[in-house]
Amino acid sequence: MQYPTRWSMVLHFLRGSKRWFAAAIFSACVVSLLDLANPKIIGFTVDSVIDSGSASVPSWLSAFVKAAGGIGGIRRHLWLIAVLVAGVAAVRAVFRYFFEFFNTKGAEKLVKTMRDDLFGHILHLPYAWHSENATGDIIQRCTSDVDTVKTFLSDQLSALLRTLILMGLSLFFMFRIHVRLAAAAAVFIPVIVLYSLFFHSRIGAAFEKADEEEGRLSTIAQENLTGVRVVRAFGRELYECRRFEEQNRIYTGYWVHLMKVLSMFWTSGDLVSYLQTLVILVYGSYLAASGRITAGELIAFISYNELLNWPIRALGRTIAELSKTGISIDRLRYIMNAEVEQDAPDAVCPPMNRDIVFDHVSYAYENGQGEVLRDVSFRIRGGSVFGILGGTGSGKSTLMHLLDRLYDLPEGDGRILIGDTDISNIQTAYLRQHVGMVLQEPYLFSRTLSENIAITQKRVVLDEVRRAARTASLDDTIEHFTKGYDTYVGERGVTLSGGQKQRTAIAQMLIRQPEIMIFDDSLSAVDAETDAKIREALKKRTAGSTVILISHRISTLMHADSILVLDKGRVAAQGTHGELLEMNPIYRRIYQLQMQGAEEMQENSPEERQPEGQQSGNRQDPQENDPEECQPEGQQSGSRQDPQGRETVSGKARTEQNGEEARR
Ligand SMILES: Nc1ncnc2c1ncn2[C@@H]1O[C@H](COP(=O)(O)OP(=O)(O)OP(=O)(O)O)[C@@H](O)[C@H]1O
Repeated sequence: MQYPTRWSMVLHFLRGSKRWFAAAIFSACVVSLLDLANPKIIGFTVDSVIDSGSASVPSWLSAFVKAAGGIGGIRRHLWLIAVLVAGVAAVRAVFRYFFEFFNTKGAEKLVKTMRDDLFGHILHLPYAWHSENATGDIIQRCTSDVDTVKTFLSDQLSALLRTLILMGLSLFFMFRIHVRLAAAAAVFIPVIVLYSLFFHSRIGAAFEKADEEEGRLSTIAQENLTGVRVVRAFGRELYECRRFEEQNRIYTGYWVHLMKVLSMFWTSGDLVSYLQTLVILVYGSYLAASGRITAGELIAFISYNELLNWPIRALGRTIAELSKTGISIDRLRYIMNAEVEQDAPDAVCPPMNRDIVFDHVSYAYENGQGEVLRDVSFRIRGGSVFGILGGTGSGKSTLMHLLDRLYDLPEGDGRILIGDTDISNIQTAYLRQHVGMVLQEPYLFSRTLSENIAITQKRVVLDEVRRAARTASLDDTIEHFTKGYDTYVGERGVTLSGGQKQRTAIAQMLIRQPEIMIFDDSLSAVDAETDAKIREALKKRTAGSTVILISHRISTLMHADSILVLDKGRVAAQGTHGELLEMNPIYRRIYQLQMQGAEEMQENSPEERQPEGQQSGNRQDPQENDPEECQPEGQQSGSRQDPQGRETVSGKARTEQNGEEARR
């Protein structure tokens, strides 16, 4: 839904709170009418005491005066007037209470609707939108700007109506008392409105800058709080403090500027208002002294002028607040007008255990430095284990983000198919439900371990959680925690190590057993032994699923059915480990470097100094350590089913066979 104007969005937000605000406005009107009654009562009383002949009884008071025995009765029993004034004040207090009650109800309902709408909308915005917008700024819009809009609608809107009523009726009574005196008072109204309008745009511009800078300040605070580990680890406290102080200085500067503009606005308002009171006092006293109005009328007139004065000032305030609110509404409209992810009307839910095809895919991030993927084409067999190897920044994760539709492939830049279906025609929720991704830096919520593992489930079933944790080699670790699966992991999983977080994320994915599982360098933080153990356990749990492994380690990928080598966004080669060793110099070189590195590490380890035959991790070739290596194909435990349900050789076995060929 799009909001072409500010009002269209405000009306949408007001949907649940309109009746509360209507009741509040009604109460405010009653209060205003009662405010206008007292000057009349006091004016009449003064005149009847000083000179009963000049006292004119207001029509709505005539019944009361008659019951009190006429003007003479009022003069003898002045306490009756006191009772009347107290009565009016009591009714006013009741309606004032109603006003506060209804207004607060409306305001709280409004703010709840706004926050719910914003949060729901933000969660449905594309991932690309989130990468382009700073989290701190979004939070600032959802808190500070929401508050500005709420304050305006709850305080200023009812005040505006009250103002108009008070102004209209005050002027009406004032003109009835003395036309010229009333005209002298009214002449100041356009002056105040004009200078308010003059300040309107200036206040708006100053507030916009201050608000933007507040957003930047929030972003710095939010980044530093979430990245506190990095800040500490790199001793960046002082640098970050300076950065915050600098931004705080800029923000304070803009805020001080805004306050200056507002002070000028208020001071000039005060000046005009005092000037008007002075004119009324001088001219009114002259009229009273010359007998053209009575003393009671002068008192009533001055009281009405007070009532008029306040709303005029309030009108100026409302105009000033309007400028700020307009900016805040625009900032919220920026969020609410951003397009949420939407499926094509004919989007489908096809079987997902089919071949995945990248067909001439090219991609450049909107805010990036040119093409990240260039004409990439390859096929991942459904139900197979597929490895992707490539240097940092070669586009491996981008491929997976495109497959999960975190970023959409623009038209004409190739296609990604699952089976025969272009993923742009697959329902997004369905696609993501069936594509599980474990990231290198997984995000955990500040909940318990079991809740994190079962995050995609409606309720936590501990047996399933334990099974997934066992496969991810996490159960032993968890058993050592005092609270076991009920251990609270802190914000972003801060109480866990990198490897523990990665394994929690693996368990998180295993529990829902998606048909396509992506491990994006997700074992980088665990040691080689645990890596091998997890991969072994995963083989059983991932059978039937298409598994995509992304890694810099060839030892992680070498058992895959097929490996893609990506180089600077282009496909450099594809094949099994054996084929690549034989045919691809880049792959061979990486393999040799990694093997050499592993051997050097072993030489430097204390174990290495033992006699050869006693070495526990004696490595000649990674494949030679595997007991499955020499088994005939049909007996290999890692056998899996292809999408059509046929038993196939496990990726690992096939790769090892190819590795064997390569060695030959
Ligand atoms: N959201 C983004 N906006 C702009 N550019 C991006 C974004 N994400 C990644 N890039 C750029 O795209 C390129 C490929 O990034 P990608 O994360 O796909 O590489 P990778 O092969 O997975 O790297 P690594 O192995 O280091 O994780 C990099 O140059 C990176 O700077």
